[in-house]
Amino acid sequence: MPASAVPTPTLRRLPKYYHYLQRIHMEGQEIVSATQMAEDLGIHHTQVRKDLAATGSQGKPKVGHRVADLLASIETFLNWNTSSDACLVGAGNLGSALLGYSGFDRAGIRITAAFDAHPAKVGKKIHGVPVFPVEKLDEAIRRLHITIGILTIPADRAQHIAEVMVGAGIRAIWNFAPITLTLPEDIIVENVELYASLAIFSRKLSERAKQKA
Ligand SMILES: NC(=O)c1ccc[n+]([C@@H]2O[C@H](COP(=O)([O-])OP(=O)(O)OC[C@H]3O[C@@H](n4cnc5c(N)ncnc54)[C@H](O)[C@@H]3O)[C@@H](O)[C@H]2O)c1
Repeated sequence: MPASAVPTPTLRRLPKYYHYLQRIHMEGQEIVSATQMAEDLGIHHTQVRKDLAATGSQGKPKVGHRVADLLASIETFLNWNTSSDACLVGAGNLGSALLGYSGFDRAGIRITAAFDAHPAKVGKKIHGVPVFPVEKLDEAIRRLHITIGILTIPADRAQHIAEVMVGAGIRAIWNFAPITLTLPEDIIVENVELYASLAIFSRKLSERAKQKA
């Protein structure tokens, strides 16, 4: 099944399965059933079966899945077994934190260059990644054949920089700026919204407090 035909909630659950499978694999477990996964992860077993089927992984009835095979199926399905170069624009607080996180490599994204408008940032390396002047963005994307862009700049700068990225050949943007980007339909835009998660979290806290009062 192509990833586009798979419901987004399934795509969001797959990394959870992946990390769980990595853990039990490290512990030496070779076979896992959807039932065990469902119990351990607190997700309904029907849902787990559907999600795993979407990756094309075929377990054996009454036996389960080989953990190594499931890991490989999820990696292939999420395109985590290939590596693509990405550039990040906005080497500030959030951008620097992302540059310092080594886990994206495992998800097939290698941030090879960062760009910033501030002279104090340019010419430095942040967690080993060189920071170039943003004026060089277009040329660098073309020269290095970078296809993924990460936006960690203020919202009022994001549309312009996204357009520069797309004009230079970027096909997918991981957007952290709180703005809806208007870009050609064939460009993949994934918006990251920690605030949305925080809103749910805060609301739950306030409901819990009211229940206790
Ligand atoms: N999506 C989320 O969950 C989430 C969470 C935190 C922050 N954010 C957003 O991420 C963005 C960055 O936040 P921050 O706290 O890192 O801010 P910051 O001020 O620390 O960093 C912004 C960086 O962008 C650079 N910059 C500004 N304009 C630029 C341009 N035109 N070209 C290149 N670089 C430019 C600045 O010099 C600075 O280094 C903001 O839009 C913020 O709202 C999103």
